[in-house]
Amino acid sequence: MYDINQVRADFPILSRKVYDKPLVYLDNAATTQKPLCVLDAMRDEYLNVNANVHRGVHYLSQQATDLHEAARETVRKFINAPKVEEVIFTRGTTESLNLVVSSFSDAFMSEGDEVIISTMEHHSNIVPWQLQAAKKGIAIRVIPINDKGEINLDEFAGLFTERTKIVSIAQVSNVLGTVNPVKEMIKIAHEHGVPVMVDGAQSTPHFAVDVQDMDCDFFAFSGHKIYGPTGIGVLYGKEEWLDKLPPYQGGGEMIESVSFEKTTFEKLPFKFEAGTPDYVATHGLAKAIDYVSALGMDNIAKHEQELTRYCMDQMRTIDGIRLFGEQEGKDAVVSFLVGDIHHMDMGTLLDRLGIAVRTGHHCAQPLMDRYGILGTVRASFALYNTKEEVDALIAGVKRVSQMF
Ligand SMILES: Cc1ncc(COP(=O)(O)O)c(CN[C@@H]2CONC2=O)c1O
Repeated sequence: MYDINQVRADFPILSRKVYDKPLVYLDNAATTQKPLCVLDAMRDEYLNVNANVHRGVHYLSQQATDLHEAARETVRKFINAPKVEEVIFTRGTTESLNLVVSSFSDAFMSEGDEVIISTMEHHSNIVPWQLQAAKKGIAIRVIPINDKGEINLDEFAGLFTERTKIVSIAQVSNVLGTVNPVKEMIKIAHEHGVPVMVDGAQSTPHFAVDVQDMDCDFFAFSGHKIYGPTGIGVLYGKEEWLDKLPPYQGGGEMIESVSFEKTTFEKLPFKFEAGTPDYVATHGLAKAIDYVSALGMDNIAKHEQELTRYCMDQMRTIDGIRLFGEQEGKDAVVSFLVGDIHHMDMGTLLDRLGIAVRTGHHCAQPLMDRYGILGTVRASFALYNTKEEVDALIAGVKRVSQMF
């Protein structure tokens, strides 16, 4: 286990006050805070190495390119991808998902073809499919979930038809904390000859991800959710699939040669990386990955699981509590309501106590519909949160509840 006090010292923002009260930051599913090593590395690159990457012949460009491509290798190793060419930098999970939805449906889907997603998906894994449905007439089939927020594998298997072309599924729900059995789901899909895209936005920060063990065909995550900078994300794709997909965006970097008669495209990963990449953010992401890897993903997972379990147990002592997502062993997210207190009221009053949570539909409105609610209050944990912060949350919720 790691020294929580030493870890918290790596994140100066955690010692600031809000409304003259100690900040209790529990909105990590939205974005995590950044350790000094990430911020220092990015500042140092702008100060001492800054140059555009890949085609410069001068020293700085080569140095910046070396950092950028070293970051790609760091990501490859972190998710255990077979080849560095299968690691594509994007702006985040949303762009990664949109890239596959757009290019895959262009190449392999026509009217009446089907995609399977789940009720618990984030809008970034719903709306892109709806845009394709409107454009190409594809059909979206939805895996139901039970009251505890879990997928039934038999119900999932029953959704496949001869028109099913792809499955796209969150590994972890950003509202429920449910950890989906993606490895088993992928096995079922592959028995139908159907590829699977996994939305790893809420799994990558919390436990070790192995894309080869999972055998997913595509995997997406965001840098800002794993203690890295905003504006950078990753799409992993099996080379066999990425080679078959048309480019997502056109421009510089992604071409081999351009003429008005004919244009040819770069090899992987550059075919999918149009324009100047955020080469400083990729460096920052690599430093964030180095940071969590040094702490140990298993240690982080154990710490967050203990916090989540403790929080759920304490929440159950609150009169009128309604918890959303009660899977045994769920991950790092606690969504709740208390009686008929509006989620915005609860969140606003907790904020005045220094406690930062998120309220609303969390970009998962179909999931809210499934539970017959408009929104929840969501606390989400990270490697630097403490049991004392959970106690502050529980005391805050009880104090606010007594105001109504
Ligand atoms: C499961 C899941 N998928 C995709 C995304 C999109 O990620 P980017 O915004 O980085 O592209 C999010 C963001 N999570 C939202 C963001 O704020 N609060 C949340 O729960 C998410 O939780």
